[in-house]
Amino acid sequence: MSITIQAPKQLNKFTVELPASKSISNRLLILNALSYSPHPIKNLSDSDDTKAMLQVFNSNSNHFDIGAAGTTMRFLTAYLSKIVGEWTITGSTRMKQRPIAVLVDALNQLGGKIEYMEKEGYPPLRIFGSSLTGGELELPGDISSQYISALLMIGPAMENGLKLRLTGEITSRPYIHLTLKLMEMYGVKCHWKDNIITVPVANYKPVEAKVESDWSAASYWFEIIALSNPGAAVTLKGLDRYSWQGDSAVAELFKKLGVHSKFSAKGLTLTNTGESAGKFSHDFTKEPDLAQTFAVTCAFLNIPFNLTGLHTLKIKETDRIQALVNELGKFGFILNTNNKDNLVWKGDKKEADTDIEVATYKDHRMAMAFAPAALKHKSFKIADPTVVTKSYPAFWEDLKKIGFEITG
Ligand SMILES: O=C(O)C1=C[C@@H](OP(=O)(O)O)[C@@H](O)[C@H](O)C1
Ligand SMILES: C=C(OP(=O)(O)O)C(=O)O
Repeated sequence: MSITIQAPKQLNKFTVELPASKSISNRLLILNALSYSPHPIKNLSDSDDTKAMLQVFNSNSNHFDIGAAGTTMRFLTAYLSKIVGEWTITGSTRMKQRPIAVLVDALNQLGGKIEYMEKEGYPPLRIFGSSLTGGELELPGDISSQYISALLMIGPAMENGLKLRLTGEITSRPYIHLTLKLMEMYGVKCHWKDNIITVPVANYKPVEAKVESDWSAASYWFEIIALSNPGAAVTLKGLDRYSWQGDSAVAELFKKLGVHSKFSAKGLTLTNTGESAGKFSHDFTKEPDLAQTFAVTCAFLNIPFNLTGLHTLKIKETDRIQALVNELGKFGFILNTNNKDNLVWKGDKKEADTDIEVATYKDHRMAMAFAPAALKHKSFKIADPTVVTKSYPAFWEDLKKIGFEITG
């Protein structure tokens, strides 16, 4: 199935209710369980990834299919390792290609027992839950921060606590910081200096928690304003001005692409200033989920770019580097990559395809990053539009509300 998307001729001022953050929701569900909290979490995300986590906590089964949700797979692998019982956990075809050995090795060294059910190093997993001894451990910090967040959250429940020594350049660092801040909210303070994180033996204290809006989802609205007419403005609701979400960096980064943003009592208002840089360069090691938004925005603003720090993009919902090369190529943008960690557009173009259908590769961010391009390219198709439910189920409805025509 695919949809045809067409943008309105003119965008005026409008307001959007953003979805709740799935990263925060999935951490709070784990922390609520570990603190035996009686308080329901307020404004929990309605994304597939959070539903996948909730379904596990509401189930009587010992076998779970968490679909395509990376955080759910990683956080639950650690969580279930300390819950007495035998558990199996599987996921989508893609999830079975996303590596998990760093986390499994770590848990096995900390006193856990986890086996691979199919391919060595990848889900599905059989987990024999027991109490974990914990202690000191060295592990790579440059593959996925989710392994580290997963270990940190169960750290206080380990017999000897936990001391992690991270090797390599730490990737997605703000997500580790977010985990530590939320743990602190539940009464457990860790210590992070250089590449060493120390977690004390402690009991979490239940708290009443509310999930703020998702800054990664906000990025598509920054993109819409960047690609629209000067004077266009949107007010985004529910974002935290002092958020621990690393993707809040989007506001500063989009200044270079002609979007001004300002907080008021109503929310965060973005306006198109009509002034953008001649060139865009950024290292996305801290904000990998924003890379697609920037690649598509820059291309359609005709701004040559050099995006670096992209090595983790190859093991996300799809190989996002290759997916961007393929799909921007359909619109005539000739991109270069070392096929490892960068994506470059020097301004080279060829003729765009006729009747474009953007493939989404089961990746919500491919659909959401390309949809705003309708403001620059008159009508094209997007394949498998329902992928957006992974993080932002109301995405298409929200576009329709501001005048996008979405048919099919
Ligand atoms: O901890 C989290 O909530 C996330 C961490 C990041 O993953 P990596 O640490 O694998 O880069 C990010 O891409 C993902 O969408 C959510
Ligand atoms: C990479 C993502 O999610 P996850 O790794 O949790 O599947 C994402 O939402 O962009």
